[in-house]
Amino acid sequence: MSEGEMADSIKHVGIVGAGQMGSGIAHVSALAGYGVTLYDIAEDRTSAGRDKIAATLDRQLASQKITEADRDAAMARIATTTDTAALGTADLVIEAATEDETVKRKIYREICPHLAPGAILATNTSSISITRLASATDRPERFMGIHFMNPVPVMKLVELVRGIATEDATFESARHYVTALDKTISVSEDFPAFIVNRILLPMINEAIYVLYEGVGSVESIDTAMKLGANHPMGPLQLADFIGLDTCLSIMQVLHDGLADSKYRPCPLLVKYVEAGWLGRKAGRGFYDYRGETPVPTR
Ligand SMILES: CC(=O)CC(=O)SCCNC(=O)CCNC(=O)[C@H](O)C(C)(C)COP(=O)(O)OP(=O)(O)OC[C@H]1O[C@@H](n2cnc3c(N)ncnc32)[C@H](O)[C@@H]1OP(=O)(O)O
Ligand SMILES: NC(=O)C1=CN([C@@H]2O[C@H](COP(=O)(O)OP(=O)(O)OC[C@H]3O[C@@H](n4cnc5c(N)ncnc54)[C@H](OP(=O)(O)O)[C@@H]3O)[C@@H](O)[C@H]2O)C=CC1
Repeated sequence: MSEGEMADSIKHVGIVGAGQMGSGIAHVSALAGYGVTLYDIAEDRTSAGRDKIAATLDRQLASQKITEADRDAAMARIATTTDTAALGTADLVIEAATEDETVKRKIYREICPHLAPGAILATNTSSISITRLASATDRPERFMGIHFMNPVPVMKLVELVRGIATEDATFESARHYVTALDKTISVSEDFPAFIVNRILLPMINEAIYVLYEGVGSVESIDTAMKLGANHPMGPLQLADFIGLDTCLSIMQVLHDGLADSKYRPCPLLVKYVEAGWLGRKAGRGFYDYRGETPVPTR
């Protein structure tokens, strides 16, 4: 097979984890014409992922970004499963499970025996070393980071990250796939949290310190950054949107990986995660989302 044919050989995408990112990746892949198998451990997760995809496709239809035929064809391309063996038909599998190295390693151990021998395995990790994750698979040369941004259907950027063993053919196949999704690529070296989160998460963590130290309330911090720096969301609103567990994991990876106290996770972030106040997905974080409009929790 030539390099060009190799790059073009992805037809079916398997996705592990049907949370906000996994369902978003399934959404854009199906809209671009790829067959999709969306896997999660429990059926309520896969059906919630499917419902979210349907709702977002409906929004895109209502704003005339897609046609009814696009929506129906995309939904018809998505199969959901709780059986790892179903990932065997995929040419590319993207792991988008919880940001926890132990969880990801366990997933690779479970799924690798079921994957097609030539399949590429990628991770959507926000921060963890691609080289280290690759070493937990049976295919480090066909493993890399394909890091989408949230919300996937809206955000244009995808970071591509090679591990030490990633082959050029793997990288080119990933580049071809991401380009077919009409996304823009930024290539990052394999350092903790790559480019976007190396810059974004310390800003979010600092905003939480500003709250912790009583410099400002949730509302004043978010208003300050929305209107004073023209950010689409305030940093605390964005932290809730990303998920406070994910934010904390990224800060821990930065702190451990770069051994610099400037990355110390704010104790208030730790407290929120310990309380299970994980942000929008849990109904409560720096805002309480259980009523009609979000209400600051401090
Ligand atoms: C942690 C990591 O590893 C990396 C990361 O992803 S970091 C996070 C990166 N993401 C960001 O920084 C997002 C910052 N926020 C924003 O850009 C915007 O607030 C936003 C795009 C999310 C919403 O935009 P908005 O103008 O405030 O809201 P709204 O008018 O409702 O939405 C704009 C469009 O986005 C769509 N949209 C909004 N939220 C969406 C979601 N969760 N899923 C899918 N589509 C969504 C809407 O349907 C709307 O589309 P149309 O134009 O077709 O109507
Ligand atoms: N949130 C964000 O803004 C972004 C996140 N990312 C990265 O994407 C990945 C997913 O994040 P996100 O979608 O936000 O997280 P979510 O918490 O929304 O989703 C994670 C999903 O993975 C599931 N899961 C947990 N363990 C397993 C397993 N063993 N096998 C299969 N599925 C499992 C979870 O199930 P359960 O809930 O039952 O545990 C959940 O459905 C993380 O690596 C994160 O860092 C990347 C870019 C942006």
